[in-house]
Parts: sequence; C-alpha cells; structure tokens
Amino acid sequence: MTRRISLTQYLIEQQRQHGHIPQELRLLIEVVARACKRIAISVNKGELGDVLGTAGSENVQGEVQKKLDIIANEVLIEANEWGGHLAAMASEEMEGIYLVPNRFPQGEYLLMFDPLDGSSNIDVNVSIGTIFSVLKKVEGSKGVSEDDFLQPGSAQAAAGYCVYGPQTTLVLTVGDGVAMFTLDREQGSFVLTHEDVKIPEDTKEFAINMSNMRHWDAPVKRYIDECLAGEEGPRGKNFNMRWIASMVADVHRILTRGGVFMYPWDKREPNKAGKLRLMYEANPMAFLVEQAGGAATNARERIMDLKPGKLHERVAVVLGSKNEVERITSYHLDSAQ
Ligand SMILES: O=P(O)(O)OC[C@H]1O[C@](O)(COP(=O)(O)O)[C@@H](O)[C@@H]1O
Ligand SMILES: [Mg+2]
Ligand SMILES: [Mg+2]
Repeated sequence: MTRRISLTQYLIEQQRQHGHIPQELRLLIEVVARACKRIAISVNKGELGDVLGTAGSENVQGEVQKKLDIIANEVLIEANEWGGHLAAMASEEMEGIYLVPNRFPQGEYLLMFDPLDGSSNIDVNVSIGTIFSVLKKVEGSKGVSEDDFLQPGSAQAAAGYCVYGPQTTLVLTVGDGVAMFTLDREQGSFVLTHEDVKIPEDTKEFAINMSNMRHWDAPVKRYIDECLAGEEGPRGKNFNMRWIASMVADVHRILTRGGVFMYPWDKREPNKAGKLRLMYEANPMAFLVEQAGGAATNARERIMDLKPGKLHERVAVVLGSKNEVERITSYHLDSAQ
C-alpha cells in the first residue's frame, strides 16, 4: 500500500532524509507542479473556457500552435519566473531561451518544457500532458546562453511530466526512482499514488504510428513484422498495439504496465533525426524510463548520452521495456555492419 503523502511531503523527504535534492530544486519542482494544476484547470474547461482550436500562429518548428500550446507556455513561464530558482527557461513554443528578467530573483537552474504534448488530441478530448526537464547551469559560466542548455540528458537534475487524462497525474524523478502523484481536486494537492515504479523487462505491447510503415528503415520494419507474425512467427507470442499520439499518455501506459514506444527516423524527412525533440521530450522521458528500470535509445545509442547540438534538436526514440528496446537497438546495429 503506497503511503498517501503529498508531493510537498515527498519532496521534503527527498531533501531532508535522503539528501537527494537541494531546497532550491524542491521549490522549483513545486512551482512546476502548481503550474501544471493551472494548466489542468484550463484543459478541463475545454470549450467552456474557449481554450480549444488553433491560435493562428506557428512555432519555431513550423507547427500550427493551438490555443492551449500558448496558454500552457505562458502559465509555465509566469509561474516560474518569480520563483527565484531559475536562470533561464526553454520551450518547444519559443525559438530562443527565455532569461528570467532582472527584476526577479535569479537562480542556478535551467528549466525546459514541452508545455502541451499531444496537441493533435486537445480538440478531441484525449489525454495530453506537459513534459519538463531540469538542468543546472554549468559552474563558473557567466550569464546564461543557449550553450548552457546543451548538456546531455545524463546531467538532468530532475524530470517529469503531468498527464491530463481521466486523472491528472504528475510523474517525477529526481534520480531516485520514479514516483506518481494524482491530483486530488478537492484538496488541490498532488498525492503520492505509486512509489518506486518499475517497468517489466518484457512486454507484448508496442506503440508506433503504423501509417508511416512504408517510410520506415529496414530494422524497424523487421521488428514490427516479427511482432505482427504473433505466435506463428519468430517471437512465438501475440502482440497488442496502442498509439495514443500523445507521447505523455503512451509513456504513462508503459510506466504503468510495460510496453515499447517508438518514433523512429523515417524517409518522410530524411534530414531530420526523428520527429520528437531531444531536450524537452526524449531526455526527460528517457530519465524517467531508466529510473523505472527500462531503457531508452535513439535506436543505436543511449538517448541520455547524446550531446545536443541545438535547443530544438530532434531525435529518434525507442523506449520502454528493457529487453524489447535492446532487441530493436541490436537490429539497427546489426544492419549497420
Ligand atoms: O501524429 P503523429 O505523427 O503520430 O505524432 C505523434 C507524436 O507527436 C507528438 O504529439 C509531438 O508532441 P507535440 O504535440 O508537443 O508537438 C507526440 O506527443 C506524439 O507521440
Ligand atoms: Mg510533444
Ligand atoms: Mg507540445
């Protein structure tokens, strides 16, 4: 039975008893959680809050922005800029980094986020989320520039997401396993509902957008063909498939019952490494998945070892149940020889 303590109590334990996090990081995470509560309120209002539909603008990646993409971005910035623990922020929805203005207290941390993940699901009332990643400014560096953000995922001090689904659930790691907190709307607080989350090493469930099959690379096709062959095929077991098209919701299912998620490189845009973004989608999810005993690669290398070249860098993603991720990665490495 999981202890029913609040996010605040959990973080105080992490700070005081286990010495895993400094006070500034605890307070920063609490501010992010408060922002997620505000976003959850907007998400829940839907049509009534005039938050659905497009905003009529494009982000730096050339994607049409939804109203909620912009609302969630503003909520996260407003909540965090006066917190006093941050030097700068970066977001999917902003081209450059956002320096905390001088009128606010300055801190040592850098916060990155995908304010609203699963944008195509907003208007159809399907689970969406917010993904975040926390880094520390490199010691001794004066001021803050984009270069300060370009650290590998292994340097993350904390990472998590909040999924706005049938329940609003915040999932967090500070490098000491993964914990899940469900929002108690009456109390207005996140309550611990799963501690020490573990992803089973094996699975019979995969997640991939099958409509891209004709664009895949041979090792991806080989892996999925083998899954589809079921009991009669080389795997000797039947596989199930799920694709929610919100990475947050797909990863949440994997953290809950296992599975493998893939958004591989494909031939549609051969010059891009993948669709998903390294710094504020792949790295935080990789940190969570590894902390839960799973694995995360770009089909060849560990995602958290990659040294980012730019803020909005893209990456191929294979994550989830360890043995399955290792299999897919080995198919890619074999084909390169
Ligand atoms: O529509 P597709 O190509 O299946 O892509 C779905 C993927 O795109 C994303 O929605 C991208 O995230 P954003 O909504 O933040 O741009 C992922 O959450 C999801 O896994
Ligand atoms: Mg996203
Ligand atoms: Mg987004």
